[in-house]
Amino acid sequence: MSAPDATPAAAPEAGAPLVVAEHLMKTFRLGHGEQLQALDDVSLTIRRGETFGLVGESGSGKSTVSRALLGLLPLDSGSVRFDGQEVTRLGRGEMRRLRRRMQMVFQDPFAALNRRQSVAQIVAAPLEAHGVGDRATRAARVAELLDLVGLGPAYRDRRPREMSGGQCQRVAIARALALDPDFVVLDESVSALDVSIQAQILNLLRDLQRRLGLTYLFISHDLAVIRYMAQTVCVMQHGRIVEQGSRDELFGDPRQEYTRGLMAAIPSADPATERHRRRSAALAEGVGA
Ligand SMILES: Nc1ncnc2c1ncn2[C@@H]1O[C@H](COP(=O)(O)OP(=O)(O)OP(=O)(O)O)[C@@H](O)[C@H]1O
Repeated sequence: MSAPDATPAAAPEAGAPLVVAEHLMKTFRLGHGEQLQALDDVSLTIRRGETFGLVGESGSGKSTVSRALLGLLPLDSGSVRFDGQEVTRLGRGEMRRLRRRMQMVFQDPFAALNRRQSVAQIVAAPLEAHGVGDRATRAARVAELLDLVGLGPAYRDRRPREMSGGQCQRVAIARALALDPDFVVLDESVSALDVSIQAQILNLLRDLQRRLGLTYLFISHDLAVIRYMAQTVCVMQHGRIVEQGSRDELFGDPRQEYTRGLMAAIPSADPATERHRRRSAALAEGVGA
């Protein structure tokens, strides 16, 4: 893979561990007595303030890892600690309190937003669900959040169908930030967007991380994007971690054949060469924007 032209995110000062997963095992039963080992001894540490990139081909277990870290998936065995708390043993009330601190942004912003609701209703929904503030406080918070993601007050009353994919993804990000989380899982969050819009959203995410001290788990099959965003990178294959390390180690000297294959595959996959070149140019253009 050729290096993106854009400047990768600077490594933040190594923070304390925020999410620590140890020896995660998960089997799905597929029927007819068949089983799928979706997670096979997965261990990782995500440090406060960093972007932890998770890459791997489709079906390698990336989303399963994220669901496990968020306490959304019963595991066969293993431990997940979030800020020192064992997630796998929390009761409903404790889990609910912890969930405020962990949020997700998905791939398809149209599918993730309720089409019948206005932007203000969508962004206020987590505040209402957790009983935060009164109507006026929530309205003020919504205004603040829209401003944070670069959408002015004019967007308050719009519906998802009246907005572009990039604008919808900004709304999804505002909603994810409503409860002031520490940890945000970005699962292919820019994959559905045009290349130039991807760059804008990636730069917004980097800016928000700096301003709010967020920690990201950034899942993508796109290594150019991972290289731009992540300081630590973890490569998965068939439910196992095959390689993990700092971005510079991993991109500078990938140890595993599989990782080298993933890197080689990006520029050569038609029409990825052109997309990749355009993305790199767009990222470069977007830096500092
Ligand atoms: N609820 C489930 N029941 C059965 N199998 C599942 C379930 N969830 C995931 N799997 C399987 O587990 C494996 C890992 O899936 P996962 O979604 O974590 O992969 P992924 O790396 O995120 O893939 P993609 O990039 O396509 O989203 C896949 O083979 C998938 O089909």
